[in-house]
Amino acid sequence: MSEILVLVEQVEGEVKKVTLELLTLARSLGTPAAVWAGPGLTPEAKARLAEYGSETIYVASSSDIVDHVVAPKAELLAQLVAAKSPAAVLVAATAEGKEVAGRLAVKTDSGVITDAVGLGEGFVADQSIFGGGVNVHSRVRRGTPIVAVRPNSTAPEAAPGAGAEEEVTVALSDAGRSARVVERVKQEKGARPELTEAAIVVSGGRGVGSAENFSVIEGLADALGAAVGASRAATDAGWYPHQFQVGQTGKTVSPQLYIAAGISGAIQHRAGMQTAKTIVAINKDPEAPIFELADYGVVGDLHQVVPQLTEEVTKRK
Ligand SMILES: Cc1cc2nc3c(=O)[nH]c(=O)nc-3n(C[C@H](O)[C@H](O)[C@H](O)COP(=O)(O)OP(=O)(O)OC[C@H]3O[C@@H](n4cnc5c(N)ncnc54)[C@H](O)[C@@H]3O)c2cc1C
Repeated sequence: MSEILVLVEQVEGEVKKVTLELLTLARSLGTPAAVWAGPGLTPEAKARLAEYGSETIYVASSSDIVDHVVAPKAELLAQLVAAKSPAAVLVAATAEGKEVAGRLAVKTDSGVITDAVGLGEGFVADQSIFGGGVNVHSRVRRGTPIVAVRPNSTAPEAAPGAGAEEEVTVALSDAGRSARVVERVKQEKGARPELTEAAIVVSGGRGVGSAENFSVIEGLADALGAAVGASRAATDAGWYPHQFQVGQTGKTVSPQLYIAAGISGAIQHRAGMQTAKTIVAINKDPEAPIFELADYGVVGDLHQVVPQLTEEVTKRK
């Protein structure tokens, strides 16, 4: 079966969950080959990539790769596409992943699909567009299919591969060196998972009522090991930081479970969450549009419903 290249997302040598998802997806369509572009491949990362089916791990760790942003990854992948003729290239639909995908498409004269939420036979990708109002199935018809897949689109499943390491030397162009990393500052990380990657997201909206009341949302999120999100009404009111806004002008999330508490379900909010696998809405208005989208709904005051839910979840753990 043809090789499918998967660009690895990693933080300080730790492989991110989205990469394991992409490897699982690649395995269903061909032979997964991981592409590691960063400081030396750690034994733990190598083991993890092999555990999830990487037959080959292409490793590019030169300072050219490590010290320059985005462009070298696209050049590395373009070089591998020319040398290995893979059946497809998969990247995570993160801000960086999508930029790499776009640059790679230009370099290889190929088609690119971004924000896919599924990928099937013949590399037909599923996308949810126009604020989630339309589902599209699309296929690249030119060059090597390049697909940026959203985190949480597939459940990662281990199935060991050979994990054979192969060093790759990249002949980086001058343009590829034009933006250099001058400093790396470690982001303060809370105990909660990153919003766009979390398997469960609990979001609060205007119905939460105040910044202090967001502790109710955080309590449920912590009981479930979830990330916290917020509607724009809540972030604009200053109740929760803007970086946690979900929606058209915020983050796009595609978790296994999305719990919307005190959120009406405006189209701009839906745009950021409606590809979630299961949606639960808690709203005191039975006519709230969010119920049209929800798999499960509770009509009630979130200040009563959410603490009870948190208590029940905690009890059962
Ligand atoms: C260009 C543009 C971009 C936008 N981008 C975004 C975006 O990225 N993300 C986003 O979210 N919005 C975005 N919006 C705003 C969007 O249109 C809505 O105004 C916003 O999503 C409303 O947030 P909300 O549901 O929290 O508030 P509301 O619409 O006011 O809904 C509050 C809900 O809470 C319920 N409620 C009230 N009290 C309780 C209670 N005690 N218990 C249970 N339920 C209760 C109410 O019944 C109501 O349904 C954008 C708008 C525009 C024009």
